[in-house]
Amino acid sequence: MTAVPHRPGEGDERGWDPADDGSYDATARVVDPVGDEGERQVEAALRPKRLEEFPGQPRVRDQLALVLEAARRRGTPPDHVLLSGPPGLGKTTLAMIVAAELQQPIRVTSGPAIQHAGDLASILSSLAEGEVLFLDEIHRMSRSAEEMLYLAMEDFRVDVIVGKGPGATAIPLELPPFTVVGATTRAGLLPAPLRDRFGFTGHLDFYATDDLVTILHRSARLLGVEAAADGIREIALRSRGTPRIANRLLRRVRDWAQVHGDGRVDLVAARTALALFDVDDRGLDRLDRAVLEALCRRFAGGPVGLSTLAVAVGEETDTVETVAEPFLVREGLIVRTPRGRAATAAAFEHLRLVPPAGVAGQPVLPLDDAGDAGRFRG
Ligand SMILES: Nc1ncnc2c1ncn2[C@@H]1O[C@H](COP(=O)(O)OP(=O)(O)OP(=O)(O)O)[C@@H](O)[C@H]1O
Repeated sequence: MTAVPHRPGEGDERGWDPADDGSYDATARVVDPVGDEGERQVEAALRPKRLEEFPGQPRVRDQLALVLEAARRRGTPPDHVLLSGPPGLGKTTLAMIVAAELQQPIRVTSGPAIQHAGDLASILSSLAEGEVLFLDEIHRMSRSAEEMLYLAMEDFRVDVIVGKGPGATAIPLELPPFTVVGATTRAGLLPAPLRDRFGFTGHLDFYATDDLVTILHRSARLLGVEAAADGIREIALRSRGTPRIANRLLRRVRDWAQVHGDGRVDLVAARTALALFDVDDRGLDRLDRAVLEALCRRFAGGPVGLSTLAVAVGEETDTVETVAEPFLVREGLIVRTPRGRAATAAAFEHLRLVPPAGVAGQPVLPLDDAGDAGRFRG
């Protein structure tokens, strides 16, 4: 049996490139944790506005509540806040909440938008006292902007350079106290001096199913969709621990229920709609399953080198490594070994196959940070 799942021309909603070249369009996956432009508005409508309505992440939430309340009582801006964690877990939402709790306006920008120190200087010099500056993807700021930011965060001052060459002079400009909320998916890429300027760091983890259930019930209410508990739980189980994916799957199930059902999100609607979108009962999509199928069927569980595996599923090595592998490793379905990727007994079980002898004993290596990807590349 071939593990290559190409079915070109099936339309982008299924995660496949309609351009008919048979390649997998990772950005069009219904289980993509990274949001796209078109989702912004609906996402904004679904964001919790206050800390008390923010389900999940109990540690970060309680710690943040304390930091903000103490600042409120002192009447000073809180320490700068760094939020790290994978995409779609609520970093932007929490940044908005910080501003709302402090009853302060929020200025939103991102690392890639600040390529020159001058870009940052103009933002910083226009901040009002107490204002929150949200810097998304802060690890992608230019080095010169980073250096300006250290000083601004620590001393509330920027040095404006006037003139050029040997005659250039730095004129210090005092800033009113403000709060930076930085967000990053790659905390490890932040230079230590920048990381050290954040008095509070919160790391967001994948959500438990019960928290996703709470989030989904709230989203269904806001979308005006009637939802049964079994339908909501089914969606939560397939959402890969990520609220953004949960909300997206809910919208697809709602679509199905409106077109083919009675408009109600229940178990039948959830199962049928998510089967249509190729999201299985554990949240794996077609690419994920193709990788597992290849590993288990063609290579008897492996280990097999990443590039060989990629050829077997007809994908770029990078797509397999960055799109499919992190979730499969996190789920304990595949492991990285020094000799390549190997399927675990759980992978065989998921595909309803009998594992060959010895598979259950595969060493389970810890999930590497994305920055470590490729260490065991075959
Ligand atoms: N705890 C939560 N409760 C309810 N909804 C949530 C929660 N966390 C995230 N969401 C929802 O998930 C979507 C994505 O959240 P958000 O934009 O805050 O994620 P993010 O971590 O900033 O993602 P990225 O790293 O891609 O910017 C939003 O619609 C938001 O409403």
